[in-house]
Amino acid sequence: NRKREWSLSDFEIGKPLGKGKFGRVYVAREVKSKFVVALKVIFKEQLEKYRIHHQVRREMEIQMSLQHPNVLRLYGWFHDSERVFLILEYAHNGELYKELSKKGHFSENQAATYILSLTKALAYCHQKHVIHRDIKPENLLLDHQGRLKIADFGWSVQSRSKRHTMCGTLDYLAPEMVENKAHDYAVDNWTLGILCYEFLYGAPPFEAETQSDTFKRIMKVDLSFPSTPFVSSEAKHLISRLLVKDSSQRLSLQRIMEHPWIIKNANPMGVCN
Ligand SMILES: Cc1cc(Nc2nc(/C=C/c3ccccc3)nc3cc(N4CCN(C)CC4)ccc23)n[nH]1
Repeated sequence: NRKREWSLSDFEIGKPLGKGKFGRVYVAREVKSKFVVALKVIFKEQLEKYRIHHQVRREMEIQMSLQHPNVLRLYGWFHDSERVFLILEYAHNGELYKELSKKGHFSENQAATYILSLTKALAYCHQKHVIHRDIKPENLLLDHQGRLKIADFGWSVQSRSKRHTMCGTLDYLAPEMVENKAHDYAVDNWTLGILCYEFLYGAPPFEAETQSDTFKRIMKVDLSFPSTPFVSSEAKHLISRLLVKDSSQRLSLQRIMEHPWIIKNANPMGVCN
């Protein structure tokens, strides 16, 4: 049904779910099939004003091409004279960060299950040369089974494989060029370390009063673990192997999936109630 042209009359619009920077998201139902979706509405004048039509187009191309249980689906899109509509998968249990702030912090089982789901989703995205670059609790949703879904690909980029520009050989690429390529991918690994810490302690590791203080703490990797009984040493080990300044030294996605803390605590089906 992706070929067919959608239009607003195909949907009954429900309650607004949230308001993003460039538009609102509503729950909606496709009239014929009664299928429930989320409809993201972006005003064309906003696209012009902020000059983000290429970014929105890229988000759409990327998300249309991704099909993974932990990546929110983009089923299709349409537009009218003044708006663009994205037909998105509906995640019935809402925003993960609201669950985190409600609970204060997650159990090791819940945190490990979410980190495993994120790692699998990122491994899939990286294999498709997609780097999200903006994984944060606000961009994570929960489906009806409590399974994590990465949403909002507004900031992800298709990684430019520089190799093609040098006709296949790496011999001529300066180390920082190659390193830069590796670095791009590993930025998501760093973020997994941040999220793992935040899931277990309820706040990100380098939080500070001001932006510049946070920046200083990140650059110093000023990492400390509050002494609490409910965070195991294996969890701290995993976090310390991800929050590493040298991106080439961060634990790979594959090694995260095999880490003892993940093996011991994560539910492989991604569900944990
Ligand atoms: C794209 C999408 C959203 C979505 N589902 C939901 N999004 C948002 C909040 C969305 C939002 C959007 C833009 C900016 C800020 C928030 N809030 C939701 C809240 C929900 N409920 C029902 C379940 N309750 C536990 C919490 C409130 C359910 C689904 C939600 N599925 N697919």
